[in-house]
Amino acid sequence: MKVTVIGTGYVGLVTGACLSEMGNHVLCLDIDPAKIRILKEGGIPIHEPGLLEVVQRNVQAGRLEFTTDVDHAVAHGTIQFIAVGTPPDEDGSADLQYVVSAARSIGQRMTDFKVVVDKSTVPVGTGDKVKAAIADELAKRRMTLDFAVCSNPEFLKEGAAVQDFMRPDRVVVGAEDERAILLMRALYAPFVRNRDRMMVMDIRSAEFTKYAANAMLATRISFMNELSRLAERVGADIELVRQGIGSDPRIGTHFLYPGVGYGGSCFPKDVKALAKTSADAGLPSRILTAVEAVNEDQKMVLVNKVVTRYGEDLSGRTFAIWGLAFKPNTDDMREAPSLVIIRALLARGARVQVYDPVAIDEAKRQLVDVEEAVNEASSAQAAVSGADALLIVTEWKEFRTPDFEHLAASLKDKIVFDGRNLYEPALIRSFGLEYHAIGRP
Ligand SMILES: NC(=O)c1ccc[n+]([C@@H]2O[C@H](COP(=O)([O-])OP(=O)(O)OC[C@H]3O[C@@H](n4cnc5c(N)ncnc54)[C@H](O)[C@@H]3O)[C@@H](O)[C@H]2O)c1
Ligand SMILES: O=c1ccn([C@@H]2O[C@H](COP(=O)(O)OP(=O)(O)O[C@H]3O[C@H](CO)[C@@H](O)[C@H](O)[C@H]3O)[C@@H](O)[C@H]2O)c(=O)[nH]1
Repeated sequence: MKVTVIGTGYVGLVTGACLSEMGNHVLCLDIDPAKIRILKEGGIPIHEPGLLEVVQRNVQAGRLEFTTDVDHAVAHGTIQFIAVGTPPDEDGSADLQYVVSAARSIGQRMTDFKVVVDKSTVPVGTGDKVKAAIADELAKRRMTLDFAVCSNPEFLKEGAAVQDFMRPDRVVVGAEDERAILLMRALYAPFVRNRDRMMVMDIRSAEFTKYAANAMLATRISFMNELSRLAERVGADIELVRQGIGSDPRIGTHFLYPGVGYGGSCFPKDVKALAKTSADAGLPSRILTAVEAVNEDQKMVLVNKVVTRYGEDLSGRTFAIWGLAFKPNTDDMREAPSLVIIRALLARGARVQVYDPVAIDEAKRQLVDVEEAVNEASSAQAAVSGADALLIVTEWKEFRTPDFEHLAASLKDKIVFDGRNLYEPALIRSFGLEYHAIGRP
């Protein structure tokens, strides 16, 4: 089938690449010429495992193309995906300007039947706004053309995006038009073979499902983070508690890891947006307000431990930081807790030596105003050299089994503050290191 994807970020590029892998002819559009230039030159503008190979294979096969030409993009696909950003507005609601503008571009140019599929995360009722925007543009052109609007929220995780798209737990499609449903079924059939995991529902329920999923996951994380503080207070080990509850299939093991707070481009903004929707509906959510508040506090948990150990004044001290991205296997720094941690240490007079396998360039861009206190290290080992103590912020695999002897020899105070509970306390302490983890004795 001919498919256009509007917006070539994390979601749009993965969607376009994976759809082309199944034989579709996909044209990806972006308004950012720098992104399209990188893609046309054979690269990809983000770090996402496995994505470059899929992109290159399908570009070579002539099934995947990139453009900044809106006319070309709208003319191309019968199915038009909208995968543009929906960043938070000042009041927490999702800013729909990019979605509506993409919808208008389609309405301004279409000459035949289109299925317009919203893949961006959008509040309930956005489908109606997309419909109205297209109808309005057609009316301005004095044209009556048939079109359908669908909601198809995306559930991929960064760092595992290709795998998540190729083998989805479910594909949610909000649609009312029979022809659109048939086309969406055909498009997704290769991804849900053997067990049909496509769920067709009304558009509002599909839009709502996306926020409900992210809010549920964020709630689990904040709940565990809150419990981890209580565990410390009462002398329990949250890691044993996590295993103890996760083994109950009604609870399950996923997303129970305490840490330095959730970050990324989705949970923070989506929890805020759902809270705003709730408040606007006259049903303010006490749970979501608490989820957010606990998360804000949690970003300071490592800094609080540092302050308890060293005092408020950290001048003259240097801390090594392992991991900057909001999670492993990505260079995405959006809402990364590392930024809060680094700024809080610097505000108390410290310097930092930071290492991340892929996110360093993006991190430097975000820390440009404090760059003189931020030293970039070329390896995990180099970061700890000459530092007083180490803070572990992101659980990259290469941090999981470090050379503890080297760590003990490199850190002046031999102290590790672990924001991801990577090590067995007894083991790391046996190397003479002082160890502070989250919710662990
Ligand atoms: N990143 C994720 O893991 C993820 C997962 C699921 C859902 N989502 C949702 O998907 C949406 C996109 O997220 P993302 O992380 O891919 O965003 P992104 O910022 O990485 O990419 C969005 C892209 O859209 C482009 N764009 C904006 N307006 C455009 C227009 N009119 N025409 C063409 N291109 C345009 C931008 O230049 C940008 O490249 C958001 O609503 C997000 O909440 C994201
Ligand atoms: O047990 C856990 C699991 C995650 N996190 C943190 O939660 C954040 C989000 O992690 P993750 O969900 O793995 O990454 P995202 O790429 O943000 O993916 C989420 O957000 C996407 C955008 O909406 C959705 O599509 C995905 O389903 C949803 O998992 C990160 O800061 C993690 O460190 C924890 O602290 N503890």
